[in-house]
Amino acid sequence: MAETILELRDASIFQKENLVLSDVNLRVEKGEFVYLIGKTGSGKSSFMKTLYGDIPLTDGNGRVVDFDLRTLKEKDIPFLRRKLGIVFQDFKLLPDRTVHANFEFVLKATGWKDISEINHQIDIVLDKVDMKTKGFKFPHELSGGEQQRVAIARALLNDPELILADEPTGNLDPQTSVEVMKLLRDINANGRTILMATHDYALLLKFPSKTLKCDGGKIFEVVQKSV
Ligand SMILES: Nc1ncnc2c1ncn2[C@@H]1O[C@H](COP(=O)(O)OP(=O)(O)OP(=O)(O)O)[C@@H](O)[C@H]1O
Repeated sequence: MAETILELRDASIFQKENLVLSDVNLRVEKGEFVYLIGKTGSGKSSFMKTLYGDIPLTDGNGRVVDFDLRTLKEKDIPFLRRKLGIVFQDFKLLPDRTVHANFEFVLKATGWKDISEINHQIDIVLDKVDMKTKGFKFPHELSGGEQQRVAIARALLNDPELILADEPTGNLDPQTSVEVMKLLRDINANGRTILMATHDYALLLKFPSKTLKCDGGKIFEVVQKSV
């Protein structure tokens, strides 16, 4: 039987006291690649933030990997985030240090101690995104597409069960977007589950997959023809 990675039951998603999405019922199985689409302001980011513990789930039930979102405590959030890889539109690399130092920072913050193991893990993830020779560079010395590949490699550092990508191609040109998308599809083909919020309908058509839509305060699955 398929293993459920993410499940929400009768959940409501809030921004402060404002209800953004209600009656959220969905399940994502291990190995799926799922798009999350919807107009600006429809609640995609709020939904993602609820999944990684940035917005508390106060109404309904939710599980992400092994964590119950409803009973999640502040102290559990770092442990939840270790099981997730999060990729943002604006990369969020620390600008004052090299790619290698960015990764070292993440690994040390998540409990890694042995420096040779740290270096080995950094080599492995940079190799996966074809950036092994660029670890010494500062983020501003890389192109947007390279920065996003690095940010995806960073998301892989702790071998996550689920990758949450919030508009990962939002700042990239169409050709670079396709390259980043191919990389995410490869990572998915290797067994990682991916949930990707996007506005980019061209990518959806080029790489069809299960699609959820936020609209009118609800989330529902759409068949690609009606996207
Ligand atoms: N920090 C905040 N405080 C209060 N309301 C917020 C906050 N962030 C977003 N909202 C509101 O919550 C609703 C959903 O916003 P959200 O950012 O989740 O949408 P989105 O679909 O991700 O949009 P976009 O595609 O523009 O990123 C909007 O009405 C927005 O104004």
